[in-house]
Amino acid sequence: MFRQGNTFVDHIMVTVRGGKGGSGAAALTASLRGPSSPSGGNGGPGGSIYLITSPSLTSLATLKKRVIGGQGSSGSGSFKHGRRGEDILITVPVGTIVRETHREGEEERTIREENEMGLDREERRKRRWLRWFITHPSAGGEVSQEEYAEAETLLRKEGRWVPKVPDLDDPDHPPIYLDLDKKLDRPILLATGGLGGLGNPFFTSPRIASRGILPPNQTFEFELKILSDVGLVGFPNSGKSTLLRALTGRKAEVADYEFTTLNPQIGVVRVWEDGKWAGALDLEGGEAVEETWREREDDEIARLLGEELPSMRAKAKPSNLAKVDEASTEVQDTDVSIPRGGGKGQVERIRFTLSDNPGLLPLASQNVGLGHSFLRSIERSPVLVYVLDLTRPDPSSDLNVLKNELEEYKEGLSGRAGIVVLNKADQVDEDEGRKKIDRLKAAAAGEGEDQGVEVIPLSGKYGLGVERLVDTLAKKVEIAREEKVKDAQTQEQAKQAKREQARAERLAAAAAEANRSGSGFGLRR
Ligand SMILES: Nc1nc2c(ncn2[C@@H]2O[C@H](COP(=O)(O)OP(=O)(O)OP(=O)(O)O)[C@@H](O)[C@H]2O)c(=O)[nH]1
Ligand SMILES: [Mg+2]
Repeated sequence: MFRQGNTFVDHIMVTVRGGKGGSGAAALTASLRGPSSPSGGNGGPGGSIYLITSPSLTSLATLKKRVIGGQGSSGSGSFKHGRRGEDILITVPVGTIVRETHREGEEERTIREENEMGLDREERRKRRWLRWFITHPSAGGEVSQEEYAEAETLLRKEGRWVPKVPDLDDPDHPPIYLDLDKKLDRPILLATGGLGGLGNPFFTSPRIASRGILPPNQTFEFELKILSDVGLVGFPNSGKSTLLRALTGRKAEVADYEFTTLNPQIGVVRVWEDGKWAGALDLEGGEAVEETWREREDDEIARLLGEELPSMRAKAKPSNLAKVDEASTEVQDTDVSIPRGGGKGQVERIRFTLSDNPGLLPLASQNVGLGHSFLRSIERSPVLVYVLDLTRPDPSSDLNVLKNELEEYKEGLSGRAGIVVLNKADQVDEDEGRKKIDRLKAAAAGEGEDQGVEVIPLSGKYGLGVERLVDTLAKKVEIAREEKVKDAQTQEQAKQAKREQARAERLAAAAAEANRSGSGFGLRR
């Protein structure tokens, strides 16, 4: 379901246009007695463009850059109206934001071009009529200026003379902005198809019918924000993917080089009442989360030899684990084993999603490395976890760099991370580990808003100390969800208050009006 590889797209510009309406017909029905009478049908309207969400999509890769609604078909004789053009449905993942960035009517574009060509008023008028009207093939001779002018007046009266397409800065027609953070129950209209043209019966002159309307071009920016409860933030190679696998069992790409993860990955963590959690990877204590490529290679060789798959076999526990566990007061005894949840009769406490992200580099906020795409995807996770590599010389300065990057990208974002994971604790010896941990704790506890930051040393690879992380995450996610509900309630209350206020004002105004007019009956609800 969650794709790996290069098919992930989280940002794309799409130009959209509703289908053009079909032309009306300028048809005549011959009559034996009198002159022939106009009988042209109207053109069909153009197709519209709709938007729908799909929960199974996780990328914008399927979107086309240009989407045009189907053209309505033309009307024809004997009052036959044209068919409606085909509607187009754009399917996007939940979590997509859609912003209108450009809007231009076809008519405006033509007018602009004509201005550039330096055509005079009269010429432009003639060209416009040719654009707008069709004439009966047997009309014989040119349609007169008067006929055209009259037809134009009629269309204007009907409101069918394409009104000026409003600018994006027109306050009455602000740019479309959609935040699709929930599944849509029904499609949303993004762009309407053009009206069909009118047949000649509508016009005074039987020789004239109007063409269908060509709707404006609209450009939309589509941006996918991955919706996950928890986002992992760290430098490349700090072990984020390893941690995702340990918590969710998801086979995220893990390897000993930087930028292994190019796309955000999401896994589900299910936590039971007794603190155990379910990850499909049933690691025994000290069993390693291995590097994917090697695992695959080994499996491939084993398969060729007809052996048991190495990835299924338990791996040896490294000898220096005991030291680390002592080095950190948080990590329990050496006999730590990854609890496997999901036993029969177990009650699920919480289920949340965790996203692994591409490694962050200094200057990511200026779009260096995988910069912005990464920051965009973490922006929406209410809980963030800094993943630091304890084997690096100074994890506390690494933490500061990470924080600065988040803050540069969006103010206040760095404060969202209430958890600092010190990974690869199995690799450092006791003294070194303790020193780094203490320094980090001091640094993390220092600033006011960072109060309550939890520092958790662990080994994602060997599943040590992970239990405490799961518990902390579960608590933070619970709190974040409660706050979200509260926020929604506050917003709803504010809206309600506003509605009541508006109603009171309306009533007061009506009462004042009634007083003025001296009638007691003017008061209406
Ligand atoms: N010893 C030890 N190695 C670890 C631990 N966690 C991860 N590693 C190793 O560190 C390397 C990088 O791990 P990844 O999980 O791919 O790191 P990442 O942060 O996802 O890296 P990018 O995707 O490149 O940003 C791999 O070789 C892992 O096996 C750990 O707790 N202990
Ligand atoms: Mg990774």
